[in-house]
Amino acid sequence: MSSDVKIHPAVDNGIKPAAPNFAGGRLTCHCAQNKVEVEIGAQTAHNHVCGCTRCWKPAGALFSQVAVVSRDKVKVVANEDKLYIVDPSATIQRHACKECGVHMFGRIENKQHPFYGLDFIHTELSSEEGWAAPEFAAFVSSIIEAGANPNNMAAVRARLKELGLEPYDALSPALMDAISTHVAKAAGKLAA
Ligand SMILES: N[C@@H](CCC(=O)N[C@@H](CS)C(=O)NCC(=O)O)C(=O)O
Ligand SMILES: [Zn+2]
Ligand SMILES: [Zn+2]
Repeated sequence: MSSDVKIHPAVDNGIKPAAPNFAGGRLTCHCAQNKVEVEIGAQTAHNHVCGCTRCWKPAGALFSQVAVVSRDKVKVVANEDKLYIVDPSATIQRHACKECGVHMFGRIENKQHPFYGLDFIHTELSSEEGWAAPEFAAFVSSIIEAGANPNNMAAVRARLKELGLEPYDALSPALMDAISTHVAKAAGKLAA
């Protein structure tokens, strides 16, 4: 099951299943001391691997692993003063540790955005097991923008499929449809 193509440590040796009734856990940054800690009070949804250049990736990984959870279930419980917003002009404001660089959560402040109310988190920052498993691969072509070899893309997509992570170059069709439905309703093209 292992392969030369390293996608992300959470999937490279087989994907762990979610635990029934799993209700969250604590994310910690990579600092040796004074770690930023974020308490997540629910299971996540839409977990996936993302190849874009903006999502935080562990060292050596081609992809990030990222899931969403309601923003009211995300609470910084230690060393909040070490957090800064990586790019305040981005749709997703990624709150990262100034010292180790790990992104602790991403938040959308635009209330009109289809995903407003959901925060983006990397559940491998938690030692608990039972988080929702990744379901698909998003922004696959974008790994080239971070320096991946364009000639290796067939092998990367084959490995993703072998892991059961269908590769897409944007989000999954279900999420792309949800975004367009939201936009169509806002524009009056569909009944709200
Ligand atoms: N090709 C671009 C894609 C960036 C992108 O659109 N990322 C998606 C998936 S995370 C997104 O929704 N970004 C919004 C944001 O970063 O604020 C890159 O790799 O930088
Ligand atoms: Zn840190
Ligand atoms: Zn991304």
